[in-house]
Amino acid sequence: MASSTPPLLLKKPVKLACVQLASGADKAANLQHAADKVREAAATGAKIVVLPECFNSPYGCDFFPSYAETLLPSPPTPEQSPSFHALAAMARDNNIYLIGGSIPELATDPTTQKKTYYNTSLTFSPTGDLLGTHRKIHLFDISIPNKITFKESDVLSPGNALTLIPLPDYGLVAVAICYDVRFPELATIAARRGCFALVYPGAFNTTTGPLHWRLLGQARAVDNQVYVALCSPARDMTAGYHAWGHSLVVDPMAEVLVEAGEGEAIVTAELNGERIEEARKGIPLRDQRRFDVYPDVSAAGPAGAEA
Ligand SMILES: NC(=O)CC(=O)C(=O)O
Repeated sequence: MASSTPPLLLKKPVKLACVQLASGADKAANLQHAADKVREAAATGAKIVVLPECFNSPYGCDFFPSYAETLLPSPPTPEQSPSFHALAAMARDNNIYLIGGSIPELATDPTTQKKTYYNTSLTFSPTGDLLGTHRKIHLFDISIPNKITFKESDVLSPGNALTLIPLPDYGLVAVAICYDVRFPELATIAARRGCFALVYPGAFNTTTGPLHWRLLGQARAVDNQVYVALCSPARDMTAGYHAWGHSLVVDPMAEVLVEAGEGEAIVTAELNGERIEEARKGIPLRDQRRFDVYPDVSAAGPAGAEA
């Protein structure tokens, strides 16, 4: 019987851009600035453009409620979510897939009027249609004495679903947010379900960033033999939270293809499905797993919801 070559996870090469954006307190100005920078990123030939976590607001628990927008039912009105409509227009106007960082989301229970807040990422197609939504699953609750204490769960609720988004021209991409990158199971499940890239809008800080940001990007890439993109806000030392910056793209062999500094920047990298196959052929982890010794975390379970 003739053997057929399986299709590449990434159907054709694509340039991906991370926009390391400087944002401030003025949401309208942040949206306009994001639109300008996304246009700049698209002008480089990038067809997948990524924005950072909380790109339309400062990052912090004090800010989530006042910047939150209503996203459901979808599509929201422009009054409910100016960011939704701004992102859709950025994708459409530039003919790109836009992984729109994240924004604080407000969900109001229609019966009880109880308000719930999420940290939510929206991905749009080149026609401006919403392709997928990810609510940050793992909330950023840490306390490192004399360095940093942060407790997103004081205000936010966690999402409950893994997010795999089909980009019709390219293949499946997994989207998760910042602290989600620290949980290898999530990445492993997404990779075993066939994504070509793990994309994390994020905002590490000057304590954890230097130690863990690049390391985690490389770890998720080498574990799963896929591309990884981490997209941060630019550092602003006048803000309450000092983002690490250093947006980067890692290839399936864990080589850092490109990395920004601290300031505003657009970094781009060419992704190629052949590189994923080469990495997997050279180091055939997929065929060497011992599911007779440990369970396949991707086989079943509640994490299976997809966009
Ligand atoms: N901001 C985050 O969600 C995560 C972070 O800064 C870290 O894990 O460190």
